Amino acid sequence: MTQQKQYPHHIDLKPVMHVEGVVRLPGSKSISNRTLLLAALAEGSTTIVGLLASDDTLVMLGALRSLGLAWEQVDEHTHIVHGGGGILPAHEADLFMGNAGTAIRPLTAALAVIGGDYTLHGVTRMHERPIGDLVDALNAIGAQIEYTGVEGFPPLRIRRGHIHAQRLSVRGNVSSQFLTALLMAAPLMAREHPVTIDVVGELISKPYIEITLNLMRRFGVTVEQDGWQSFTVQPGQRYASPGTIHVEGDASSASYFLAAGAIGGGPIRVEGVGRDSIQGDVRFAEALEQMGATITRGDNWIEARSNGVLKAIDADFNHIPDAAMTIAVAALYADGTTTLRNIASWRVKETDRLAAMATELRKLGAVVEEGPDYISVTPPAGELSAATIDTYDDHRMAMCFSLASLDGKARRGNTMRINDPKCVAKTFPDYFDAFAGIAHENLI
Ligand SMILES: O=C(O)C1=C[C@@H](OP(=O)(O)O)[C@@H](O)[C@H](O)C1
Ligand SMILES: C=C(OP(=O)(O)O)C(=O)O
Repeated sequence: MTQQKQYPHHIDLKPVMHVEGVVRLPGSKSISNRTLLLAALAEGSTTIVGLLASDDTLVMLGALRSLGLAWEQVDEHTHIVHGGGGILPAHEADLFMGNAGTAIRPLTAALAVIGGDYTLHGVTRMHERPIGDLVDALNAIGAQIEYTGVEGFPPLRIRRGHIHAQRLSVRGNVSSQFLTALLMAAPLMAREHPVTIDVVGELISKPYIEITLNLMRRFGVTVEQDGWQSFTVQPGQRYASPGTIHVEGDASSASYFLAAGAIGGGPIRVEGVGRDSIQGDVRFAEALEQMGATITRGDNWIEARSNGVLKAIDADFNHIPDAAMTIAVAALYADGTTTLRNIASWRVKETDRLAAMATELRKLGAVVEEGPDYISVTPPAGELSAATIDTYDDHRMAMCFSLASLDGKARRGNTMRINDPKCVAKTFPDYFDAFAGIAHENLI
């Protein structure tokens, strides 16, 4: 959907013997879309510096405009959002959400609580991604949300309800974005009484909740937290513009380059995230350390370099489900079987990522065991096989499989093909240019 970049139907990557360089990361998707919505709900105007320019943020920007909330881009790096103070000027709107979970889930909660007549829909895959836990939680407190397609999934029709919320509950084991959505909408409900959100069952992807709470705080709303079980917003708190917000670089996007450094020599430095990041995915670097890579960190950068063959690991990746995909491909360069556990959420993301990952790693000659919530990857004894990798309209499939062109495993002469590389537009439209910049002349 992003118009900036024309990609061919496939990209061929020659084996790369060495990687080295510095990559300036695009803005964080998670921070960008949260900041846009909070700025739109706040009183006052917010200047956002370093917003991600990609399909996922375009759908949020488009939705805000359709809702009558004004914003403008003042230069390449700077947007100004004029907040509506909790009011939506457009009482009716039809909103295209692409495949952006960070847009549809938080918007569903905000629109249902504020009220109006809205439809939300997306690409085919969006209509297969669950939203029932969020809709149930909202309808239980008086929202009026209907499914216009299959029950439990978008598209949705939202009508004005009568919200009476003091305590609500939401399941946490399918997506943390449902809790994020309710948290961001909670100050709009907590006009006279405190509002408490209880999490039912295990909460997955916890660090994303920390991003939510951090950004809500910057917009003037504090949430009282009782572990990961319940969250309370006291009445009378309203979102107020903090003036200017700087968006960090995307820590999930950093994972491809850090892994490249760990596999292909390095050093590779990513700029835009570091020790001070609020994104849980910076902990991806710890997994690379466990695999034997050398990682150095500054306030706003991280650097990775290889120490020879990576060590296989067996670890829980529930806290970093997106960056974990990069470990599954890095496992091709490890000295044994690497197992990634507690990643059932992979099945309901851009594609069924457990199935897609297993299928494509096998094409390269790996032995893969795929379970309901885990994947084990044993690299082939010799070289990786030449392969054409399918990407399933999943940006992360395209980005992490570019690493299979690195020649850390004495692979010789096998070009690998990545089909439909344009899917990277979801979060990183210039990904293959950035990759070519560290891999030098590998694109043919
Ligand atoms: O809140 C967020 O910004 C996100 C939460 C995670 O989703 P789940 O909570 O569904 O695992 C993650 O996979 C997604 O890319 C972004
Ligand atoms: C799961 C992802 O996206 P979404 O925000 O649409 O859930 C992702 O970016 O890997």
